[in-house]
Amino acid sequence: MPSRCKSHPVHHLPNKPCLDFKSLKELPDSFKWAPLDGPSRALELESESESESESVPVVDLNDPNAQKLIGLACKAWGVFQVINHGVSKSLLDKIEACGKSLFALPVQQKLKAVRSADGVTGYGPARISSFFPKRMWSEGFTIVGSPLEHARQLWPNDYSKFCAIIEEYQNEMNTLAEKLMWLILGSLGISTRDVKWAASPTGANPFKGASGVIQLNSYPACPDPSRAMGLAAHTDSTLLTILHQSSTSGLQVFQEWAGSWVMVPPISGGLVINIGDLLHIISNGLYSSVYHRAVVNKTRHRLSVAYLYGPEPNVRIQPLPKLSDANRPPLYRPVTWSEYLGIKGKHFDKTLSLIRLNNDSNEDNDNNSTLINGLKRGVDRTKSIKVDSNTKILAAFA
Ligand SMILES: O=C(O)CCC(=O)C(=O)O
Ligand SMILES: [Fe+2]
Repeated sequence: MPSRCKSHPVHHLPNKPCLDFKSLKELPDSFKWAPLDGPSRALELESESESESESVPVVDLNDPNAQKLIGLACKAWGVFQVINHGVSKSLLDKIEACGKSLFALPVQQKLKAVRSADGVTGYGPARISSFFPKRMWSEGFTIVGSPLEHARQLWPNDYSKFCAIIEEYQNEMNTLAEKLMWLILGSLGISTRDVKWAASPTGANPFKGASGVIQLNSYPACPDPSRAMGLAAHTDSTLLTILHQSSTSGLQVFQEWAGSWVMVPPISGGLVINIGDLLHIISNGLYSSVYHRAVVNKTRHRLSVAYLYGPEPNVRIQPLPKLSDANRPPLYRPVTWSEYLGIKGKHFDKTLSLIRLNNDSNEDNDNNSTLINGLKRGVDRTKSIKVDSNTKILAAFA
């Protein structure tokens, strides 16, 4: 076991050494989950389709009805894909190539940029993995702000190209995230006037102080995908998440009304948009954050790049007054992003219910979906989630 690995017990629990996935010809017991429910593995043939289930909506941002279509998708799914979003295919290809070259480095090299025990950035297992008894078949790299320090550790002589691409990606994603935020809020009848903390006086930079974290995820080909988990079910602790997935499928979302997992097929040049917990709060539960997970594939490596977008860390997030009234009182108390992440780090799936205001009439109004509310209402999704007995519903920390 490499010595750096031993010194980071939080991310590499006892008897869980850092590893080279390629060297494993069989799935070790520590990676064996209960057989997955739903489409349990990425499709071996990309041409196959899950013809029986409905599919996640795809919205063309050039469509004059885009705002309305986004509203319908948010209400029904909490997730949609976008095309014609303004981010070039060549930039998506470049970030994917960056991710591939990073994860293809020898383990010893990647460990030079390992995430520290109390840190956020760098290389390591899925950020939620320390809360599960079983290990996930994935590795990740988290970037907050400049990646310079870690990039130097990974490629001492050749880090500037990586940094330039990351910077370009951050800028483009931020612009798209702002645009999506106003489209999503617009679909609820909310304008810049209604979100004072986000709108700057000039209107030039809506979502003042908002920023994003880049999460690169790598899912190596796996000897037994039916028993492995790439990334366990969770909701994101964000306003929204923009996900680029490579051409190999693996992302699944939980479809509440059907009580089943649905694969989100990669669209060349398309991006997946997830509603996160903070948008769930400010929409007063009208748009639910979506449970999602990643499954793995027997023959193909999969890569995804998540842009986890959140507000200025100390701004008060609360149900927008326009979306609350006597019939629909505010469902959640005010919370900052920092505070929310702190609670989620301790209480995981219970976070939304912990900040929920105690008001009986709220129960029927909430279009959500925490595991707890689902259990109370007997919503099928929880039954389906529970089938996978090793799965806890956890947050991805942004
Ligand atoms: O790889 C994926 O498809 C999902 C990634 C994800 O959910 C995350 O990074 O939060
Ligand atoms: Fe996620």
